[in-house]
Amino acid sequence: MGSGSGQWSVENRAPVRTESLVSEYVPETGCLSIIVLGASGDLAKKKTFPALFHLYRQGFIQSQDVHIFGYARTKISDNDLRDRIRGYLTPCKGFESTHEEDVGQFLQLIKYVAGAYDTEEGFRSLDKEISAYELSKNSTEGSSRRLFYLALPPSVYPPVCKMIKSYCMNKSDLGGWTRIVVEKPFGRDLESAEELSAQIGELFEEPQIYRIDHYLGKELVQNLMVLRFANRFFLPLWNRDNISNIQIVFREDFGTEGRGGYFDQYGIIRDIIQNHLLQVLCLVAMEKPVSLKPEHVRDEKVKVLQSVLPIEDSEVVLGQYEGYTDDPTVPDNSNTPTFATMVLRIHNERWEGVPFIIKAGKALNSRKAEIRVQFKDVPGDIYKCKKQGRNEFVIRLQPSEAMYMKLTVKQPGLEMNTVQSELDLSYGQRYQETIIPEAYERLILDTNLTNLVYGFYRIRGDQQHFVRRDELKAAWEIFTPLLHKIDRGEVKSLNYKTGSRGPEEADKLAEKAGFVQTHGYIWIPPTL
Ligand SMILES: NC(=O)C1=CN([C@@H]2O[C@H](COP(=O)(O)OP(=O)(O)OC[C@H]3O[C@@H](n4cnc5c(N)ncnc54)[C@H](OP(=O)(O)O)[C@@H]3O)[C@@H](O)[C@H]2O)C=CC1
Ligand SMILES: O=C1O[C@H](COP(=O)(O)O)[C@@H](O)[C@H](O)[C@H]1O
Repeated sequence: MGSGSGQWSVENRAPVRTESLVSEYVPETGCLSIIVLGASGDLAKKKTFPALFHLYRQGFIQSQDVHIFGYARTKISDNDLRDRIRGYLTPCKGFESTHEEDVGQFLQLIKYVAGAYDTEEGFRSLDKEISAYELSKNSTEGSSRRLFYLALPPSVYPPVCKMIKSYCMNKSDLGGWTRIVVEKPFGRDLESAEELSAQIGELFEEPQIYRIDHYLGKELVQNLMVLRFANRFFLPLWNRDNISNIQIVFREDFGTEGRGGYFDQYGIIRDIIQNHLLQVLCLVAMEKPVSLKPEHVRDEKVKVLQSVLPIEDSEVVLGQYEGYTDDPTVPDNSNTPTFATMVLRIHNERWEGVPFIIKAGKALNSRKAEIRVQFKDVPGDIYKCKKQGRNEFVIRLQPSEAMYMKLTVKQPGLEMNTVQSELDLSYGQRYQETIIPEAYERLILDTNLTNLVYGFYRIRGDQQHFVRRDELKAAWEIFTPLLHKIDRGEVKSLNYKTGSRGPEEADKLAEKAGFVQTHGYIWIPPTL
C-alpha cells in the first residue's frame, strides 16, 4: 500500500493460508443445469438471471457445460423470456465494450418451459428438456448436476419439491447431484415453517437444501467474522463492558412497488427482520466458532438465537406508510407494518444488558443498511467529550460499502478543542479496482460451482452462508408471538409519511433503550 501521491493504491498480496479452509478438490465432470422456477417473476428478472449473467461473464458459467432453464405457468416462448430479462442484465465492470455481445450469448443458454407447479405433465416436459440437454453434452447418466432455484412464493414449495422429487431428479451415483435453493420468507410463523421444513425434509436431505438469505452474500456481511475474529482491536471491546447498544438498520426509500399483494401477507418483520437483519445480528453477536466449517459457524449462530429473550410489547414500534393501501392488491383496512423498530435482548455473558435495536422500513427518507455499534461514554472524561458524541463503529452494508469509526480528536489548529471525526475505510476508494460481487452471485456460486477460496480450490456446495433448519426454527421462535399479536390486530401500526424517518415513536424507543444520537456530525461517503 503506498500513499506517495496522496492516493491509496492496493497491492496484490499472496492469499492468506488458513488451515481450516483447505478442502479436497474433487472434480465434478457432468454438465450442470440451473433451473429457475418462477422465471416469470420479480426476483428472477431482477436478481437471479442478472446474477447468472455476471457469473457467466466472469467465466464461472461456461456455455459448454452449463445450461439454464426457466419454468413458470405463464405461457411465453424462449424469446419472450429473454426479452423480459434482457434489460436487467447490467454490464460487468471491465466488460462494458462487449456487453451487447455477451448478453446475446448468455441469453442463448436459456430455455423456457411452461407448466403448472403441481402437475406431472409440466415437470415431465421439464425433465425431458433437461435430459435432452444432458444427452447432447454426452454427460454420463449419474454425473450431471441439477440445481433447482425456487424463485417462488413459499406456498408452492411443497408441490414443487414433490414434483422435482418425482420427475426431475438426477441419479447421483456418479458424482452428480440434485439440489434445491429456497427463498425467504420460509413460512409465516414457527408452526408453518416447521411444517414446510418437515414436508421438504421428507423429500430432500439437509445437504441438498440451500435456504438462501441474500444478506449473507453481501460483501460486508461476509466480512463480519473476519473483522471480529482476525483483529486484535475488537476482541477486548466487543462486549457489555464497553458497548452501550447496537443498531442494525435497513431503510428503503421506495414502497412496495407492485409487490403489495405479496407484502401484505408478510409485512416488514417477515420480509426483512426475521431473516436478513437477524442473520446480521447473529454474526455480530456470536462467539468465535471452533473453525470455519459450516456446521461450526452455524452452531454458534443458533446459540445466539436461542439466547434472545422474548420481545416486550413496550419495546416495539410498528408503522405503515401513508398511501400503502392505495395498492389495489392491499386491503383498505390492512394493519400490515411496513416499518418496525424493536429491541432484542441477548441473555448471555457477553451481551446481558446491551440492547440490539433493530429497525427496518420501506418508503423512508433514504436507502441504506448498516450496523452501528455505539460505545459507552469514556469514564472520568476530562475533555467533557459528551458534547461531541460517543465512539461509534459503523459498518455500512450498502450503498457505498464502508466501515468507519467515529472518534474524538483534537480540533486541528491553534485551538484546544475536541471535535468528532472518523477513521474511514470506504471500499469504493480503497478497493478501486475490485469488483464487489452482488450477493446473489456469490451465493449461487456457493451452491454448485468450483472456485478459489482464500487461495485454495474447493468444491462449492458450501452451506456456511445458508440457513440451517434449526437456525430457522430458532429465528421463528423469536418473532412468532409478536407476529401473532400483529395478525390479531393487538399491536397497531402507526401512520408515517412517505419520505420521512418513520414514526417519531421509533426514535424515542431507540433513545429510551440507550442510543445517544450525535448531533451536528454526519459521515459523508468520500468521493473519488
Ligand atoms: N422480489 C424480490 O426482490 C425478492 C424476493 N424474494 C423472495 O423470492 C420469492 C419470489 O419472489 P418474487 O419473484 O418477488 O415473487 P412473484 O410474486 O413475482 O412470483 C414469482 C412467480 O411465481 C408465480 N406465482 C406468483 N404467485 C403465485 C401463487 N400464488 N401461486 C403459484 N404461483 C405463483 C408467478 O409465475 P407464473 O404465474 O408465471 O407461474 C410469478 O411470476 C419469494 O419467496 C420472495 O419472498 C427474496 C428476496 C428479494
Ligand atoms: O428480501 C428482500 O430484500 C429486498 C432488499 O434487498 P437489498 O439487497 O436491495 O437490500 C427488499 O426490497 C424486499 O422487500 C425483500 O423481499
